[in-house]
Amino acid sequence: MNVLEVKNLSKIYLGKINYTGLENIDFNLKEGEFVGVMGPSGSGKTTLLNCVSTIDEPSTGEVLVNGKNPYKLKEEELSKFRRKELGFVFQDFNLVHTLTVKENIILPLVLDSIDLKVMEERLNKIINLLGIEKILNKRTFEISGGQAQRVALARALIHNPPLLLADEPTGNLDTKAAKDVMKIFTTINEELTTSILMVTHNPYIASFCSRVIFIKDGNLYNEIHRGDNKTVFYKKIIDMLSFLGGDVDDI
Ligand SMILES: Nc1ncnc2c1ncn2[C@@H]1O[C@H](COP(=O)(O)OP(=O)(O)OP(=O)(O)O)[C@@H](O)[C@H]1O
Repeated sequence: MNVLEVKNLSKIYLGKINYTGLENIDFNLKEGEFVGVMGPSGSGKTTLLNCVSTIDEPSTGEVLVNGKNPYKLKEEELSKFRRKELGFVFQDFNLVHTLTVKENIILPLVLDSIDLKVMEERLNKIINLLGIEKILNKRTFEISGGQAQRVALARALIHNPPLLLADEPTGNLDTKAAKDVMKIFTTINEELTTSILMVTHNPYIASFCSRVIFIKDGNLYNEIHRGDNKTVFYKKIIDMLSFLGGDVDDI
């Protein structure tokens, strides 16, 4: 079953001169898949994620999450849809600094007036899975970047959404913390069967995915499947990025 269907999606930014950010993008994400989105800087990766995450409306085409088109929902239904169907994590964690770690994680449940007992059950499940039991009462400035991203993940997953969207989730982390966070992504993908769509510049990070799609100049260019060998997959990703071009820094 497809958790996400992107059909013939285009995004045109209107201005003095209109700019086509994405053109006729078509792809599906099956339940349980972990898909990376890569491409040179300015190719349209964040635009695609924004269209899927309902941050930015497509100019034409459709986005279906579990068969539902969020852009056809009314304001109130859309807020509920975002909370129930989608989880988001970003490069800069987006935690609320006046709240503790625990308060940050349960925030989406508080907004939905969920029963306290259910809240505790869900909290315990997710903190155990992510290994953040010991930092629950800390403030956000008292934890490391890797821990902050785990907290952001816990908050994104507390509703158990079928689809997690991640924009450069390891962009602000050192190599060790980035690797640990990617192992957690793999655990989430396997144990909660959460499907994941993740934008990254980093071929090593992308090698944790089951499939990587490549965008060039707003068009879907190619895709590579991981198969059994992660090292071969990693090399194929690097080859594809070299072929697509862009600055060395992008790769
Ligand atoms: N709000 C906007 N108005 C006009 N043009 C935009 C807007 N947002 C993005 N663009 C343009 O659309 C193109 C794609 O941008 P996008 O941010 O999706 O690229 P990206 O692949 O995520 O880049 P990067 O890897 O550098 O983050 C870029 O040329 C960008 O300048």
